[in-house]
Amino acid sequence: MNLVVVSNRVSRASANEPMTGGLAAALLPVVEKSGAIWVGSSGRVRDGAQKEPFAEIEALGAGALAMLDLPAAHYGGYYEGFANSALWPALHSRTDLICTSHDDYQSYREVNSFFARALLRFRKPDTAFWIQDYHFLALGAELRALGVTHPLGFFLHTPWPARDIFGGVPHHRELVEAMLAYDLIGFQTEGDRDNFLSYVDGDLGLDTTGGVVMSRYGVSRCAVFPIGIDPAKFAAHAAKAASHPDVSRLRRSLNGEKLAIGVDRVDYSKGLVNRLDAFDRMLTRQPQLKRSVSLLQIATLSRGTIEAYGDLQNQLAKLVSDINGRHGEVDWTPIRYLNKGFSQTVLAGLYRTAQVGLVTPLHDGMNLVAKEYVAAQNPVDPGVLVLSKYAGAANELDTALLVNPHDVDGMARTIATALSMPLLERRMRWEAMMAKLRAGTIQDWFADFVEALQQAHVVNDKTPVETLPVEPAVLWPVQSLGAGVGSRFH
Ligand SMILES: O=P(O)(O)OC[C@H]1O[C@H](O[C@H]2O[C@H](CO)[C@@H](O)[C@H](O)[C@H]2O)[C@H](O)[C@@H](O)[C@@H]1O
Ligand SMILES: O=c1ccn([C@@H]2O[C@H](COP(=O)(O)OP(=O)(O)O)[C@@H](O)[C@H]2O)c(=O)[nH]1
Repeated sequence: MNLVVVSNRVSRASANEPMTGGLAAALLPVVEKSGAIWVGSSGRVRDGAQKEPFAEIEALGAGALAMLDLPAAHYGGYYEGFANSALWPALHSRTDLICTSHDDYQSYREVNSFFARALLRFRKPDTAFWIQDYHFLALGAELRALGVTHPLGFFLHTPWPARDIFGGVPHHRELVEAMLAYDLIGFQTEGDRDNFLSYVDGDLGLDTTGGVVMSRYGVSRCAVFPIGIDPAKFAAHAAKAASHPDVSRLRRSLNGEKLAIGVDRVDYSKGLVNRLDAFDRMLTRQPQLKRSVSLLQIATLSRGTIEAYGDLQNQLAKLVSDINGRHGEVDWTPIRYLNKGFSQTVLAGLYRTAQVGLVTPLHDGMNLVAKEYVAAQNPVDPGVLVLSKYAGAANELDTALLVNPHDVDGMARTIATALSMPLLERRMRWEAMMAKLRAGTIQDWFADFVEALQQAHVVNDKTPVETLPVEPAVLWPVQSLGAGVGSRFH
């Protein structure tokens, strides 16, 4: 099979450069190895009609990386507008932050259609297209409209919200109808899949028994594929990184003091304000902890041209300065707040230096930082993960200290508990989490999805729409299919 993977953001970063976001970070090593063609945005725009849509096509491992310059007239409306000011807030249950226009929607559809036309050049008889994320909900339908009958898979990296929340997105119905052009629709968690099916059932009136939906496009299967990491790679990076100047300087600067670490894009979904408030509250309620613990918050700037993101950057800078001003001493600063990125090799060393990992999003599709923090720990003296119950990762990492990110007092108490947790309990919790990470790696995620996509399309091919029986679960017993594909597949 010839696999074409499509995502808005692509990466060719080496292990020595920072990654922008979990999608590109996760895909790079597996796409590189698979020999797939990875198609995405170059991050640049072009005016007017393009004769040659790809700015660059270059080798990537055993395959290729193809980057498109997007139409200048539509890029802003597509990326900053509809994708990140309508879909992103709604998918993270923040419909109050939706700020979009009909023009944005038109641009979103134009860019989906532009990608579809560009993808035709990669179509071979045995090609399968695997489309990533909310930027391309309608790309499958655009490909079908161009006559593409190949397997089409889609994976959503973000949460899918409750039915009435998605109903707050302008053109929500058209978008979900378009999604049914995909043979396979993958989600991070069962909750996300169930929310999607509840929309399809309630708003579109389609049968969703067994996670299978029949529409004018044929059959779409909805399933769960929690994205993973390569835990062995992070463990190896962490063991080696101690000698890296950034890591050794951090260690020296701590003078025996404990460290809590947070690593996030500056995004309202990440719960950074509540996290800083919780750290502040802990120092206020338990002043004896001053000088015995500090917080390193790596906060990489993201989507800064969008007002909600710019406002958050300002709010966070002010909050950090306020907390440091109140609790700091001439020779002690409670929060080190850095708006810059680090390579994953250095990050692994920073994770390992910290006795507590703080991952407290209000909503998050998965959150790979949570998994990376665990994988980077020293097995004989592991740190403690404090994890929001609203991160997709909490489904697997259920022996972390789970918190409600809206309960600032509760988080303050939990951070203090993490700091004083006995070694035996830390080891037991960590070993249970490592077992989960080893059982669902990024390589497994990739292989499971591709295998399921092939199976889903076989069923679609063999089953013309008019001959489908009324009960799709009879046609397609999901449990037995799942058993054949692997235990992570549900
Ligand atoms: O490309 P950007 O606009 O700079 O944003 C970065 C990425 O953010 C989101 O990442 C998601 O994917 C991760 C991996 O599955 C997951 O762990 C995390 O919870 C998600 O937020 C977004 O979905 C990507 O498309 C962006 O590239
Ligand atoms: O300085 C940094 C900060 C983050 N990351 C990577 O960015 C990804 C963030 O993914 P996550 O799923 O946690 O969140 P997202 O940003 O995708 O919402 C992780 O793989 C991190 O290792 C990085 O390489 N350097």
